Amino acid sequence: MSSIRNDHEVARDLATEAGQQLLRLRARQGFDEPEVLRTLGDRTSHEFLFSSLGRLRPSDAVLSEEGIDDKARLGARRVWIIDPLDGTREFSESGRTDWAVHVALWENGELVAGAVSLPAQGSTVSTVDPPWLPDERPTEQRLRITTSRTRPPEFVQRLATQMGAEIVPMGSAGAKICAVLLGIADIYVHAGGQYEWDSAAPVAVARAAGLHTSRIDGSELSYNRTNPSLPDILVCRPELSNMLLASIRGVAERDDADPHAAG
Ligand SMILES: Nc1ncnc2c1ncn2[C@@H]1O[C@H](COP(=O)(O)O)[C@@H](OP(=O)(O)O)[C@H]1O
Ligand SMILES: [Mg+2]
Repeated sequence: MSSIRNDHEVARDLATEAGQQLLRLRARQGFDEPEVLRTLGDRTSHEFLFSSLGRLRPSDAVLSEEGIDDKARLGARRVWIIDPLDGTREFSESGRTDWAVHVALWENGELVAGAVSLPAQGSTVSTVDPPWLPDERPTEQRLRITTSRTRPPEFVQRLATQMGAEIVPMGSAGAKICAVLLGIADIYVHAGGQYEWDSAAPVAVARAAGLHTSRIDGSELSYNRTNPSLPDILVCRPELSNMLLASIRGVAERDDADPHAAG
């Protein structure tokens, strides 16, 4: 294999290789001690990605969920934003395939490359060749909203009821955004807490594929900020974005007017 790889290929290859290491770790370790498996998974993948980026892209900064946040990144031109194991909880549960490895590159204010590997599903999506969005979705089909299986935003059930939509609970932000990319769901919505590494890589691929990506108030998702908190997100097929942003505003306003409306 050629050692000269562009940034898209580096993201794809590192996310894929880290995923292979995580699959081997899972097979070796088993599921009897989930907490040990989670800790080993986070650490193994972080160390592989951090050392590989140091070797392949020595001048670049790295922001990792599992690393020390070196604020030198704020003055850097290029920052790799990585989540070595997204969906850590699901990784430690036998039979689950909704966990991922995220590798993104931010350069001069923009996400410019990204890859999400879904090792237990045998696939990697990346900006090397972003997936083609499935054709216009059949209008008779119910909308499918994917959201956290363990921490869904409190308004999602009301949003789904209002739109006659089905909820598809799933672990990992990366796995959920891939579900939208691959036509398994139409919408991913989250609120209540998240960080830049949870969304940078899948958002890079989603944007390259033509999906809508924003905060739930419609404002831009921006990365490499002083505080890496990025607590809410909406990813959906582009033709749904205006309707969804209005609907989310509607259910949120009802919350403000009636604090007992939640749940
Ligand atoms: N309320 C919250 N506060 C902080 N992080 C949250 C969160 N809800 C979800 N996340 C993070 O977002 C990722 C996807 O969550 P979920 O599977 O619930 O959809 C997880 O990343 P990690 O698995 O990398 O920790 C999780 O930690
Ligand atoms: Mg994560």
